[in-house]
Amino acid sequence: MSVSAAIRRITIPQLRARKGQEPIVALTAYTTPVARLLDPHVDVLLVGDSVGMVVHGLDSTVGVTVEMMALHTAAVRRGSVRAAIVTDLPFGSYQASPRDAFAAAHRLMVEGASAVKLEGGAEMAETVAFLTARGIPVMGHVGLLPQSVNMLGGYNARGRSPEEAERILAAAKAMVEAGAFSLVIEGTVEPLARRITEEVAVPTIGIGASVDCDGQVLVVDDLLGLTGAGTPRFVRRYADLAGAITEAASAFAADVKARRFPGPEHVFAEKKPS
Ligand SMILES: Nc1nc(=O)c2c([nH]1)NC[C@@H]1CN(c3ccc(C(=O)N[C@@H](CCC(=O)O)C(=O)O)cc3)CN21
Ligand SMILES: CC(C)C(=O)C(=O)O
Ligand SMILES: [Mg+2]
Repeated sequence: MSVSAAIRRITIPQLRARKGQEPIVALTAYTTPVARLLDPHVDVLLVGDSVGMVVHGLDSTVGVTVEMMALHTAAVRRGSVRAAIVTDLPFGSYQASPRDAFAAAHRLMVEGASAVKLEGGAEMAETVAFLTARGIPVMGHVGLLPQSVNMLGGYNARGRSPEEAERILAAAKAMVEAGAFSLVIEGTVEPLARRITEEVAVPTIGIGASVDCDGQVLVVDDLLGLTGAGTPRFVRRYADLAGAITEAASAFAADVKARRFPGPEHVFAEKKPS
């Protein structure tokens, strides 16, 4: 028996075994302090390429680089002891070849990722098989694929036509067949997400998908009320940090202008009393 009761990080096989069990709780995280706060409450910290939009002010995730994902993965790793860390492979790092995908994924694993996530369907199956055969666990991402926004023209829900629903189901099955340990289902009509969840042997994690998925994920800034207009409809807001920040900044500004800050307790006397 081990001497210490050290907290062990959740493993990929443990996540895989959650199919049909207690729902998997996942949130995105991009920084050490937020990862530290979320870690006790979640099974997965997802270092999402949404970081480009949420933190760096990009219009889409298309401009996110491996370098950015590496820095945020390292930051999240430093703030967490328990959750599995899954990092998005960014656009351009995996589509051209399995070898590109391996190099990018390896870099992210070196920085502390437990697994990588990639968007796509049957066309990515070869890459998923290449990575998983070589020691890199892969989470698939099907449905609404934000990295393909330039092909799709927007972020509207997918799987409305029977043809598109069949294509997305086939994408999910191809990823799992190729070795994906879990699937994110994003922005699909609800019955499709339920059907995928029923028909694949690995846990599905929904975002704008279905309550019947094997877990749920949200972008943490959305849940905290930090993203304003344009926040997706599938978000439930659990806090109003935008309001809290606005109040704090305006109170600080008023105190500075009125010379109420700093107070006597915030400044250094010339000599300490003896
Ligand atoms: N803050 C944030 N939250 C996310 O969930 C998220 C990102 N950013 N960035 C990366 C992707 C992009 N995603 C998005 C972005 C926008 C919508 C959205 O606005 N959907 C509209 C419908 C849009 C339409 O019909 O064209 C909605 O009402 O939900 C959905 C998913 C999900 N991901
Ligand atoms: C929303 C999740 C699934 C994601 O891919 C991201 O945050 O980039
Ligand atoms: Mg993503």
